[in-house]
Amino acid sequence: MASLSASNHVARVLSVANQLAEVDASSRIENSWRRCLINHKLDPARLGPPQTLTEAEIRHVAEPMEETIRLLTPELDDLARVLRDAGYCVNLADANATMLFSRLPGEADARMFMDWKIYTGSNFAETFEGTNGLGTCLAEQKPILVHRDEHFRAQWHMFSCAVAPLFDQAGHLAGAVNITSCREDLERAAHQLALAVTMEATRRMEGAIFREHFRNAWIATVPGDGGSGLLAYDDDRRIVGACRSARALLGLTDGLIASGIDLARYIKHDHTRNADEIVELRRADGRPLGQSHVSPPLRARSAPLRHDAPVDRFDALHRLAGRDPGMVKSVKRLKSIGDHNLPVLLHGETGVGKDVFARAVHAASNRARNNYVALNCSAMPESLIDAELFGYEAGAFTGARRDGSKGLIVQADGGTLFLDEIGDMPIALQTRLLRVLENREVWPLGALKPVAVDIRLISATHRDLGRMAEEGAFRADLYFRLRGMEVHLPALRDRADRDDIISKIAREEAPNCRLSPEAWARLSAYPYPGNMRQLRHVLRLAGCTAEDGVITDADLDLPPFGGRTVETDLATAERATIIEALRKHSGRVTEAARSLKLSRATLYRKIKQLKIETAR
Ligand SMILES: Nc1ncnc2c1ncn2[C@@H]1O[C@H](COP(=O)(O)OP(=O)(O)OP(=O)(O)O)[C@@H](O)[C@H]1O
Repeated sequence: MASLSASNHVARVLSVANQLAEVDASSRIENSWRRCLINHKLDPARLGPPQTLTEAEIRHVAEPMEETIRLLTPELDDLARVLRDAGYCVNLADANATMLFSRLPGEADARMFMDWKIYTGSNFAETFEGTNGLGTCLAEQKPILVHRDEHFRAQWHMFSCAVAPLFDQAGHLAGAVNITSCREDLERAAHQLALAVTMEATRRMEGAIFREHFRNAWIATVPGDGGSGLLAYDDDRRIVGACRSARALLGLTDGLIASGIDLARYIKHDHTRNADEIVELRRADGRPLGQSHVSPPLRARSAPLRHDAPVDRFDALHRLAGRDPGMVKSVKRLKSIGDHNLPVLLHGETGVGKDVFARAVHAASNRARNNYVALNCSAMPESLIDAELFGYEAGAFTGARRDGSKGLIVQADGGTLFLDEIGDMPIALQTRLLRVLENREVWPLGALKPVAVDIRLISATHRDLGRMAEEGAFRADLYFRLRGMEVHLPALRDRADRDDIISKIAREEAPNCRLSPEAWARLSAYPYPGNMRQLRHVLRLAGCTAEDGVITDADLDLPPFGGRTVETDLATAERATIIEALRKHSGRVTEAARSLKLSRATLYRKIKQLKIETAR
C-alpha cells in the first residue's frame, strides 16, 4: 500500500469499513481495520500517546511474568543485538499487550521510541490503539507484520512492527515478542525477514519456557512440517505436557494430558539412557516419524542422583526479605553468622511477620531438623508461662498434670525457642530465663536436678527493649544476652517493596481476582497499622465480596488513616515526652514531674494511663 496522507488514510480506513473500496493490503489488516471501526469504535484520526502504567502498576502487572522475563532475557538480548543496527527496538509484552521488557536500539533511533512511548509500561491493545503489530498479533494469536500505513491510526505511520505470539508450556497465550523500526528506508521485504528472525527467536523462548517448566520430566522433540514440537513424559512414560505444536501434531488435549495418557499411544522410541540422545521416532502403528532429540529429567543429569533436590536453606528468608534493602541487609548479616548459635532479637510492629521470620531463621539453621517451639509471653498469666516454659515434675502444684510436663525449653532442645512479646515477660521469669541461657540447663518446678538443654533463642518485641532496660522495666543483662543480633522488621508502609508484597498477598488471598486501578492505588497508599496481617485480612475479605473477579475500591475494608485519630496521635506524643523525661532523670518520677511542670500524682496517673514501664 502506498504511503497516504493522514486525511487520505482516514478516508481509506472508513471506506474499508463500509466496504466501498478494495484495499491492496492483506485481508488481515483490512479485517483488523473493520474490527477497530465497528467493534471497538475507534477513530483513525485520533492523536495521542498510548496508555501507560505507573511504575507501581508495572510492577503489579509484571509480577506474574517475572520468572518468564528472567528466563527469556538472554534470548531477548540476543535478538536485540542482531536487530540493533537496523534500528529496531525489541519488546516483550504480556497477553494484554502491555510492554514489560524493552531494549532500545542505538541513540539515533532510540529518541523516537522514547518520544512515542514505545517502551515498558505502554499498552498497545488493538481495542485502544487500533491495528498495530502487538495488539493485532495478540488479538489474532498469529505472527503479523504491520508496515507503516497499515496501522489504523495515522499517527503510527512512521513505524513498522513485526510481532510473534508467545505461548506457554500448556499452549496458552502468554504474550508476544515485538520488534519495531522507525526507519523510513526499511522495505517491507526486509521487514518480513526480520519477522522470520523474531518468530524463530520466539520459538526458542517457548522451548526455554517448556524445558524450565518440565525440568523434572523426559522431553522429546516431535518432528512436524512447520517445525518440531515438544513433549514431556514421566518415568512411567505417561505424557505430562505438550507444547502447542505437539498438541496440534498429535491431537493431544488438556483432558488427555491430565488423564496421564500413555506415550506409546502416540509415539514410540527405544530411548533408555540417562543422557541427551537422538533416537528414531515411530508412530504408534510403527510407521517412522523422523528423528527425535530426547533429554532426561534434570535430576538425572547431576551425579550422584538425589531425590531430595537440594534447596537453598536461606530461601524462605530471601523470600521474606524481598526487595527491601534493609531486609536484604539483615538476611545477609544472618547468613554471615552461619551456624553460630547466636540469639536473635526481632523488633517490629504487630503483624510485620516476626513469627514467620523466626521460623525462617530456624529453617536456615543447622537446627532445622529439630523442633521450633514458640510461646507468646503476652498471652498468658505469669504462673502459666512459668509452667509452660520451664516445665514441672509430677505433682509439683495443685492442678498439675499427673506425669508432669517437660516444658517448652526442653521441648526445644537441639532446636529453636521463639519467645514472642518478650517485653511482656514478668521480671521474675526474666531472671529464670537468664539462668537457663547462662548455665544451659533448666530446673523444672519441683525437680531435684537440672536438665541440660541446647537451644537457640529467638525473641521478638514491638517495644523499645533498650529503653525498657534503661528504665529498669526489663533486665538489662537479659536484654544484652537476647540481642546477639538485632533485626528490625520494617512496617509494611516503610518497605521499599511494599507493592511487591501487595501483589503477592493479593495472589495468595484472592487468586481468582484482579485489582482495579483505584483499588490498587488505595492499597498502595494505605499506612497499615496492622501490617501484613491487616493486608491479608483486607484482601481475603475483598476476594469474597468482589464481583466478576475484580476487586474494587468498595471491596476494601480500610479504616481511614489506619484507625489513627487526633487523640491517638496526641497520646503517642504525650507518651514519648514522658518516657524521654523519665529517661533523662534515670526513672526518678519526682524530678521528671518537675521538669514536665506536672504534679507527681498527675505524672503517676499518666504513667498508668499510658501504660509506661518505669524502673520502679
Ligand atoms: N513477607 C511476608 N509476605 C507475606 N505475608 C507475610 C509476610 N510476613 C508476614 N506475613 C503474614 O503476616 C501475618 C502476620 O505474621 P506474623 O504472625 O509472623 O507477625 P508478627 O509480627 O509475629 O505479629 P505479632 O507481633 O502480632 O505477633 C501472617 O499471616 C503472615 O503469613
